[in-house]
Amino acid sequence: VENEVLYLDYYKETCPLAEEIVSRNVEIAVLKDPRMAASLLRLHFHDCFVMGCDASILLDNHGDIISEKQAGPNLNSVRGFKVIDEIKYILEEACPLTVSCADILAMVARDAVALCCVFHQRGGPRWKVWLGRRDSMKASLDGANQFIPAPNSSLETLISNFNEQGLDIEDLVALSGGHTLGKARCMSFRQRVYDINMEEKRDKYKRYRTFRRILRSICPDSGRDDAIAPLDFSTPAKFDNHYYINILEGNGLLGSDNVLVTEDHEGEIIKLVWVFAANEELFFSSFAKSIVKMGNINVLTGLEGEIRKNCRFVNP
Ligand code: HEM
Ligand SMILES: [Ca+2]
Repeated sequence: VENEVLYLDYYKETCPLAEEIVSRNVEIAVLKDPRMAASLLRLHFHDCFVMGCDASILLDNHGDIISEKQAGPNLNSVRGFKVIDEIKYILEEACPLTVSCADILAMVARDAVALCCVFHQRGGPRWKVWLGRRDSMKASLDGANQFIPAPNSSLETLISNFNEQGLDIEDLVALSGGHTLGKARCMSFRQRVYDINMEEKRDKYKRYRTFRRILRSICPDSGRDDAIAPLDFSTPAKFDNHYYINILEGNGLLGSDNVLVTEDHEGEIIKLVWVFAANEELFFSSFAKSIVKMGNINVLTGLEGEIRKNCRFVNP
């Protein structure tokens, strides 16, 4: 395997304990709060889709920096910043100004998926993390609002969101499987649960009726915006391919999950959904391949950017 700009074992000489420190701390965080596995995976995604995988999402408001944390898709939604702070703190003690925050996000996402559910069953897919990213010295609030896909997007919009990042249809379908873990707020899935188009399709999706009744009880047509429901209703705590089985049955939580089966793109999307629903190993290997590709988006290397001392602030 080759990578044009990043390396395996990048910290072998400069910070030999880096990988160990990260995985131990992810393990502890996930033991304390199982949902944290989902949240940490999502952080890497929300970082990479805005100016690339450069830890821009971790910056707080300060000086000229307007934090991406305030953007629509992130506000009151992204979690896990304290876990990243703790890991960074230990890494700074072990090897000052060496391990970038952007690399921490990439390692943490890998460990979160690998360790998410090993205590119950087996973990999720595993992949080798390429390293050597540097941290941005700016954030992009506008970018976060513009480039992170919305749950009410059409299939064509999702495809073009991913294309803008150099990701293709297979990446879109495989990475959407990240919704096998974690939760969404009522305000993210209300529109889909009260969508009349879905009613028309209810004959096609008989099992959707019960599902919809449950979701409506969690999420009334107004209020309770922050009530939460699992993205994968059938196996919420397990990284598996049930996400695809759910959407084939009309039981995806978000509009953006359901469009993978209700809208079509020359038959390609639905074909992939069926493949991943039928073959978990193939889903795992595609997920791994696509997340490595995602981790390469617009990375800063060489003399670009910096290695932040504190992931929340650019160095003084
Ligand atoms: C395809 C476009 C995508 C859309 C429209 C989308 C949208 C969303 C939304 C709306 C939520 C719930 C947020 C909330 O209500 O607080 C969510 C949660 C989540 N997303 Fe996505 N997402 C997409 C792709 C991805 C990808 C590529 C990944 C990772 C590989 C991912 C991983 C997650 C995870 C793990 C959660 C749960 C987080 C938690 O429980 O803290 N999503 N997503
Ligand atoms: Ca970024």
